Amino acid sequence: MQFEKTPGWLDWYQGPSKPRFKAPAGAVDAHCHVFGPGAEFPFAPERKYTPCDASKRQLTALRDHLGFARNVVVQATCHGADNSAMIDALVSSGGRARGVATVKRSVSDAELQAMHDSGVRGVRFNFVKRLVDFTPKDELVEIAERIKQLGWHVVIYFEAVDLPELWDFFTALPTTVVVDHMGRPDVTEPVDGEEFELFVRLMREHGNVWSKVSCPERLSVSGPPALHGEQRAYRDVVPFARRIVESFPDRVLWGTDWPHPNLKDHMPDDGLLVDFIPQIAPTAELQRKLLVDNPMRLYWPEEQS
Ligand SMILES: O=C(O)/C=C(\CC(=O)C(=O)O)C(=O)O
Repeated sequence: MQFEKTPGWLDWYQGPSKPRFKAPAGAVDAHCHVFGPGAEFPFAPERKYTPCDASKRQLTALRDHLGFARNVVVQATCHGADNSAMIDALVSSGGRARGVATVKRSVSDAELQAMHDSGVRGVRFNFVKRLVDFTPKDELVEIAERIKQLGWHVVIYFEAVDLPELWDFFTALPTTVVVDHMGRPDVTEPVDGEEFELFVRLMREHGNVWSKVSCPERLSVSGPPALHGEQRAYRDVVPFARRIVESFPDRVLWGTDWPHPNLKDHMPDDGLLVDFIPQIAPTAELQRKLLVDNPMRLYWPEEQS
């Protein structure tokens, strides 16, 4: 099938630089996606955007180029609840990729078990209105209870302004809960302002809540962008991510978010995104927890001694 990209779509950055920051051995890119290829894995009819292709082979090449060892592939909304492209990436990875799926209430136990056998370890609940139609909460609760039996976790994606309304639902989830991109704070607000304090409180009061300190390129207002060799990119995001890393060093994850769906302004050089890491995790110990210990505990617990 032939697909036409959403008008204004930015393709992922070709020829990323080699990062100056050397990731610790065994580092995990814990948030990335595959798109299609559309001819092999068609995009879902209910999608809100049509991306360029971004294949498992291209993802693996990026992983190696950046000096990472493993990936966590998160189901992108352009594939709806058809997880085939993501699962294909896991199955071909030789055990070096795990996944986060999108499922509906109609998923059977046998299908969940097959996903588990392929390397899926979580489901994603998306509350970003421009990306998905509303799924009733009772359906999500039912899914959470079922995937809990498999030892999976729930990944949640939402905008900071919606946290007060979603608080009761999130704090009642029975599994580990991983928040995408720090709950998308408005970084023009103070880092100790009311909005971000609520997010910090969510993590402080709920030991099962983790956060990805990813996507500065999505959150930044002032930049400068990770382009043209910039070593201090997205400075306005640094205090937010660094606060979370330093306050909750054992519950943070990092990911490239390649191939960066729906960016409107610029497409970052992924090598320079890796160079962003020491700004938010300034010590070797914090870097090891963020990039190795934490993702390994969540996604490859059987390899923990
Ligand atoms: O890649 C991300 O994490 C963020 C996305 C896209 C997304 O979540 C999806 O399509 O599933 C966004 O803000 O548009």
